Amino acid sequence: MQLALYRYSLPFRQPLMFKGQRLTNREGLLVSIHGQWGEIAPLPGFSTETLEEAEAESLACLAALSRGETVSPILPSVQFGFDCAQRSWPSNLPASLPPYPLLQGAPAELIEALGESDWQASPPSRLKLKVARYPMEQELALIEQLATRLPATKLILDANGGWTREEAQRFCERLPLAQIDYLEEPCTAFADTIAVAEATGVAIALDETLSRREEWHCHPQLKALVIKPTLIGSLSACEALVQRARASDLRVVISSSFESDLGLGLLGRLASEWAPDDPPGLDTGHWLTERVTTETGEVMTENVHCLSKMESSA
Ligand SMILES: O=C(O)CCC(=O)C1=CC=C[C@@H](O)[C@@H]1C(=O)O
Ligand SMILES: [Mg+2]
Repeated sequence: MQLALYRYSLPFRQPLMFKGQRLTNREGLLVSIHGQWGEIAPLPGFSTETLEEAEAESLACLAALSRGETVSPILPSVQFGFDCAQRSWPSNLPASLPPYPLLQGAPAELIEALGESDWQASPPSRLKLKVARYPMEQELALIEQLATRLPATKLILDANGGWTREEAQRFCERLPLAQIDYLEEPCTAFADTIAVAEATGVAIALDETLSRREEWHCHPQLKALVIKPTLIGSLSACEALVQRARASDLRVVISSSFESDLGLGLLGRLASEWAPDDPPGLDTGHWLTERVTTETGEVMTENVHCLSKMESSA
């Protein structure tokens, strides 16, 4: 039985910013355990581990598996990859719902693109927009355009903790609240996020709070948990969050960390299992110009670089 680790580097369609870091390529690892795949791709700016650290731990884990040992990786991205590659996946999962579209870019360019899109003819039920990146007036003008031109579409906003409590409050006071599905992480501290929700009436979702494993509690304006398995790590930790969400009547949105098409496929399967009724946050693949798998799901070994191949005695 074979164990293998591959590395990929896929160009972004245009450079993307991740918490102040400009990336031109998405780099990550693919692990294969007895023919089953997992993806290990720490996201700069969001993951606490580097790709080099993830690679070193992955190689050590594969060596342990080849000796017939069981492994318990520590780094979240490695936990996710090894868990996926060793999981007993349900065989009859339905396809996940199509992801809601993710808008990213300068407000003026997005307003222009909106005029050219066919969304007015067939509006998406939800649409996500990054905020707290450009001047507030420009972002509010874009939201007003979206709300007016797509009245049947609910908007998901994501501030990535980029505002102070006061800034978030000023922004949220001017939102067309009836059209806002929820706002992800307006402030870094959970207490500030809840204070903004209470002062303005905006509905909230948690994302980074979950991957940083910070304390949080339920609140009437907390609507959803955005679960990013690559950042949270083990599938059992993700499942515990899904259970907590179900018990508290919160929606679950399975979201990507800009993985390759292989990782997005795995996340789609988890989304159909854990959140069958909520469109997932997996509309990130179109930012990549290349794939690691064929349309039928085979890994294209010419698009990845083999780091290690081992035989397992088990
Ligand atoms: O959640 C989604 O709809 C797509 C993924 C996404 O928005 C993100 C992925 C990774 C980092 C950020 O850029 C962003 C987020 O914070 O949610
Ligand atoms: Mg987010």
